[in-house]
Amino acid sequence: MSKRQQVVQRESFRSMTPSQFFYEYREVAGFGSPSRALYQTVRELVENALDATDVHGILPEITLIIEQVPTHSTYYRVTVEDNGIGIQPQHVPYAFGQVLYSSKYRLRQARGRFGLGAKIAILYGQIKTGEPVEVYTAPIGSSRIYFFRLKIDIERNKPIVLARGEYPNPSGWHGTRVSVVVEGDWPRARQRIHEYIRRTAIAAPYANITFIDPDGNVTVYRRTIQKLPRQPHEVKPHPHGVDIELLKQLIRKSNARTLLELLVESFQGVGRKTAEAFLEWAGYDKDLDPHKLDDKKLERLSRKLREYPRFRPPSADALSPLGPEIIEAGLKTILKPEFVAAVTRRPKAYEGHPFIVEVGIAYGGEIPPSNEPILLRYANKIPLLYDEKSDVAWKVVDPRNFDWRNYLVVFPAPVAVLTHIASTKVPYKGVGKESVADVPEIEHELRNALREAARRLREYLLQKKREEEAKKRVVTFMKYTPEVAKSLATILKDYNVGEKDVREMLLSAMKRRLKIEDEKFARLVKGLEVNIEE
Ligand SMILES: Nc1ncnc2c1ncn2[C@@H]1O[C@H](COP(=O)(O)OP(=O)(O)OP(=O)(O)O)[C@@H](O)[C@H]1O
Repeated sequence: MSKRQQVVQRESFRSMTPSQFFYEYREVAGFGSPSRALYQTVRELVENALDATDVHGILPEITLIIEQVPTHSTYYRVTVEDNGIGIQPQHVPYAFGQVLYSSKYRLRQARGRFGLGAKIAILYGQIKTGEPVEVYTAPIGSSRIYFFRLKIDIERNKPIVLARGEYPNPSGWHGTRVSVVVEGDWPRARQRIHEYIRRTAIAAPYANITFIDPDGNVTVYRRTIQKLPRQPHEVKPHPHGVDIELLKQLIRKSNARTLLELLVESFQGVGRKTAEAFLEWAGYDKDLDPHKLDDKKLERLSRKLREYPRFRPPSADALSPLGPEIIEAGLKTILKPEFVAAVTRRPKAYEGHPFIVEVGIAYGGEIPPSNEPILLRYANKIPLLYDEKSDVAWKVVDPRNFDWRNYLVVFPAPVAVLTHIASTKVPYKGVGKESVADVPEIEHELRNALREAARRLREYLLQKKREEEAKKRVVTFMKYTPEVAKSLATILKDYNVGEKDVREMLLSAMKRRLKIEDEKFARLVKGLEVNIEE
């Protein structure tokens, strides 16, 4: 053996903090290019602003300003202000300066989930432009407004507070104003960002949203409905969603001395009776001390919990669907269609996670005809713009999979479909939250919701067709009426019947025959040049 071969090959190892990881792989969070990064920054800040308002029962007032930094043509300051619940000052440095720090790691529907978004925008801004984030915030009822200027210590994943301040708050303002400077490409991101805000407004017609862009355009989406989606409430985990780690955490947190107590205390929808029935079914002693279970036993317990078929379905209390009224209002206001219908399905679950699917259809009016449906995808009220074709919602509405002709829609057609998946765990394909995986339960619900909404569209189109036919008949009738009336009046002149009388007789005969009441008749002849009174 040569001396060379004898040398032991040593790999060198090191660990990474979450901020180092996202510094190196920022594209997985949607920060791959300047145009995408600008779009993603807007998204993360606007979604936080909405989470701080509607989730807490506040009608949102959101202002987004994107300005070009005068000294650098590719640097943009993105500022988002909301009238939300604000942030307690002691949490601000971590909320904006420590990757994986969040108030949303709980079983309650929110747009945010990972504890990443704002931080990746700040981190991206800091490494590209060197600028820190600036935050002004006032929690509800606070007599002070708090100010922070900070950066992220990427190696240690810790905030570096550069400045902080406090100001009196005489007007009682509450909310947050966040401002970051990022490298961006406005000309390339322009269309997407405007579209993102427009779609946000569709799903939030209860919000006032003002957007001032770098070209100086001011776009205002005014609130058209005062109703907020129902507020989500935090719930305990469902037994079908457990694994060994979750069981360990629940046991660690609990003072329960028996398995029976643990189940009743830690899981949703499990009372004493259900817990006893489960323990008997799974062959456990109900007095077993859960703290004594080793990994092997926990593996069996978690499996049995997932398999037991008689637990109540997961609670939908944690969910906040939009509801048909809000969906219809949003579609009507922004798309200005001639017809809308929206469906909110009953709650269902996959792997112990509750979800609700909603579908809205808008047709005609100002919607331009296209060869396939215009798809507006939402997950937990977030508009999803990228990766449409790999999303489960596209799979469902795709004319190759859904027979639109059954519903009287023949492409090219002016039809838009809104899909919304509300869940405590949306199965996103990545942390950039752009597309949803095809979980069979979700796909099934989407298809049923689409069918239900499309049936309503079919009824409308049928009715419209009938009216068009009736209108054609009325037009033909009206065309010949004057001439016929004139001839008949000549024949009937000895009976003192004038032309106008004959016209009225003919008209009421036609209405009877075609079964058209006065109101409908007025609608049919509206805009026609014929006038029966002439
Ligand atoms: N405008 C705001 N108003 C109130 N709290 C906010 C606001 N912006 C951020 N926060 C707080 O900061 C935390 C971190 O925000 P961040 O965007 O980093 O992650 P997230 O929203 O929790 O999750 P995700 O990465 O999925 O967006 C939030 O959980 C929230 O508590």
